[in-house]
Amino acid sequence: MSTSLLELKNVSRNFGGVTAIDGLNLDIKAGQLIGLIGPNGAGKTTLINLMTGVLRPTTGSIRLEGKDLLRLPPHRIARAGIARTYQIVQPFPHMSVLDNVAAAALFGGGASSFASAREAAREHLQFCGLEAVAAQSAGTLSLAGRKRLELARGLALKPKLLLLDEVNAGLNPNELDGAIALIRAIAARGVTILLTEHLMRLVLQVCQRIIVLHQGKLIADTTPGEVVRDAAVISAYFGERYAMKANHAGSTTTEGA
Ligand SMILES: Nc1ncnc2c1ncn2[C@@H]1O[C@H](COP(=O)(O)OP(=O)(O)OP(=O)(O)O)[C@@H](O)[C@H]1O
Repeated sequence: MSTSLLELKNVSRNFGGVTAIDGLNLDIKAGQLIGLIGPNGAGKTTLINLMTGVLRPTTGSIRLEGKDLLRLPPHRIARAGIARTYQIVQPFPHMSVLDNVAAAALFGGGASSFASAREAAREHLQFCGLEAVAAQSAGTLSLAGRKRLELARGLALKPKLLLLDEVNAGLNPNELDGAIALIRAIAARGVTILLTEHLMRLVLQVCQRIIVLHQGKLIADTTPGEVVRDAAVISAYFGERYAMKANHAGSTTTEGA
C-alpha cells in the first residue's frame, strides 16, 4: 500500500450560512498527479486554502505525513512541504525573475545564503525554461512566462505537494502543450501535484486520478476514463459545461443571422 501524504478527515468549512466544504474525506498518496474539478462555487479554492492554512476548517482534521497541520500558520505549512500557485499570478514585478525564485528558495527551500538561493533559482529557471529571461524584471514577462515563474517559485520551496490553481488559464494551445510537458516533468521528479483546472482536455490528459467537488462534497474520486462516464459528474459538471457551450454557440448563430 502506498504512503498517505495528505489526509483530510471529515473536513467542513462554513462561511456564515454557506457550507463551502461539507464533510470531506480525502487521502492523497505520495507521487500522485490529481485533478480537482467542479462547477463554479463547488469549493475548490476553499479546499486549497484549507490545505495551505489560509483558512481553518470549521470541523475535521488535516494531516501531512501524519502531522497535524491545523496547529501551523501558513508559512510553516509551506515549509513543511505544501506549496501553491495562485489563480492570479503575483510575482514581485520590479525584482528580476531570478531573484523572485531566489526569494522563494531562501524563504522555504532551505537555502542558507542569497548566493546559494540564486544558484538553486538558476536550476529551477532552467527546468522551467526561463533561463533566457532570468535577468529581466518579472513584470515584463508574458502571461505564459509569469505562469512558468509561478511554477519555478513553487519548486524553489522544495514541496512534497504542489497545489496548482488554474495555472494554465489564458494560455494558447502551443503554450498549453509546453505547460503540460512541464507539469509532467515536475511530477516525474517525485512531486505530488493537485491541479485545479477548468481545462478538461488538460486534466484528462495529465492526471491519473480525478476528484470532483459539487456543493462542497466529493461526488467522484476516480480515473479520467471513468469520470467522463460518471452520471453524477455529467449531471453536476459536464452537463452544465456542455449546456453553456451550446448556449454560446446558439447566441453566436443568432448574432450572425
Ligand atoms: N470568504 C468567503 N466568504 C463567504 N463565502 C465564501 C467565501 N469564500 C467562498 N465562499 C463561498 O463558498 C462556496 C465555494 O467557493 P469557492 O470559491 O471555494 O468555489 P470554487 O469551486 O473555487 O469556485 P470557482 O471555480 O468559481 O473559483 C461558494 O458558495 C462561495 O460563494
